[in-house]
Amino acid sequence: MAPTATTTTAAAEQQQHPRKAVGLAAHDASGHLSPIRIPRRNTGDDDVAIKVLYCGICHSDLHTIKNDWKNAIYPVVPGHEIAGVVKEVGKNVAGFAAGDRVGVGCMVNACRACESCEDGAENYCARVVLTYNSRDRDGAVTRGGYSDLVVADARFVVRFPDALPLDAAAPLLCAGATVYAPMRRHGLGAPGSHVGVIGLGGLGHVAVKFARAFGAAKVTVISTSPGKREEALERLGADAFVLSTDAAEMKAAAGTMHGIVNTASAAASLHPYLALLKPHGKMILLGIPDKPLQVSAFALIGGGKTIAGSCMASISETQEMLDFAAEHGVAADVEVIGAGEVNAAMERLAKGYVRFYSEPLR
Ligand SMILES: NC(=O)C1=CN([C@@H]2O[C@H](COP(=O)(O)OP(=O)(O)OC[C@H]3O[C@@H](n4cnc5c(N)ncnc54)[C@H](OP(=O)(O)O)[C@@H]3O)[C@@H](O)[C@H]2O)C=CC1
Ligand SMILES: O=C/C=C/c1ccc(O)c(O)c1
Ligand SMILES: [Zn+2]
Ligand SMILES: [Zn+2]
Repeated sequence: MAPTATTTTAAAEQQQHPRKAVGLAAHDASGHLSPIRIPRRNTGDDDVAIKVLYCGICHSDLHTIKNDWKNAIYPVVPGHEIAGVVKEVGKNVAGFAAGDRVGVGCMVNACRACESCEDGAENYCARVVLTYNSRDRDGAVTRGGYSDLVVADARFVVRFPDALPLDAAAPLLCAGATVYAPMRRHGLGAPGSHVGVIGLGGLGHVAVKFARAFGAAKVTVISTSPGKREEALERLGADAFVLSTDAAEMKAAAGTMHGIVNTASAAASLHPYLALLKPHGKMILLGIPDKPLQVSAFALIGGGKTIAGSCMASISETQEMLDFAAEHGVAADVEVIGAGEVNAAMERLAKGYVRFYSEPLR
């Protein structure tokens, strides 16, 4: 049934969503998160009610609560890397049962009738409903996983293999799926290839892990943070680290990469990075800065290079990614924190600090 993007009053939402949950919400572009009561729907016939145990922090959460993209519907309850256990399922749900280890990623609904939905690519549905900050079929604003309970249609719930620990697997639901799907689709990280990863953050560090698991001949991290060099080479096992602010390092890497995964969360000229590609090389653009990117024709025509955007992943790609990650020992590097530390974590995320450092990296 196609979602209808009608608005709903708070009273109507309370009536439609009588179940009481609690969580964290931002009420304005300061992005400060504070406790909030969240109305959730009762478990419908096709729904799964999930006790949330972990939720990853994605930079999209920060972009949204700070209104970087000018689309925030406050109060915003972020979180679309949701991991937990099933509390109950609706009577039509066959694939899940109470106690199952499950997750919800970036989407909770789609029109289910368009070409994309019929192709199993709900992430490209023009009427996709995002896990938070979106309007669902009942007109209510979706509220994400910085909460103790979520209720989602079973079609948008995935299963964690037993081999994946829920805390380290939660970020895979967005970061992992978002890099895995286009890397597979475009052959980035394939055996014998040299792949570059721009940005050693949530998406970037998982892209390095997947590239190594795919059998890439060489994985190069391209970073603005000199403090991440050791992290990239020693802990993540990248083969090379290029400091993008170092002209000599960038020149030495020019024309050497078959593909680049661009996860930069802030606007940066693409030209120096495109120069790293071999002829016919491909840049997968994932980062969503708040400002448009510019590229000159010569930067692409010279060398027959491609820039391809990619948006989240389909549910089937997400489940495939989780199964692959379990088989190949891929999980996110995480620092588990309590709800009371999330605002501090957001401040560190905004500065590009990764989990292993308390002091500035730059
Ligand atoms: N397309 C999609 O479907 C999705 C998009 N996203 C987007 O991807 C981006 C990354 O998300 P996430 O990994 O969680 O964010 P993180 O903040 O964890 O990582 C982003 C990294 O980008 C690098 N970076 C920041 N500013 C610049 C700059 N000016 N130039 C070059 N590199 C820069 C930094 O790496 P370093 O210090 O190494 O330079 C930083 O660690 C966000 O914009 C997010 O909204 C996320 C999920 C899905
Ligand atoms: O972190 C993932 C977010 C992806 C995203 C995709 C589409 C869209 O409209 C967004 O606001 C975010
Ligand atoms: Zn995300
Ligand atoms: Zn659709």
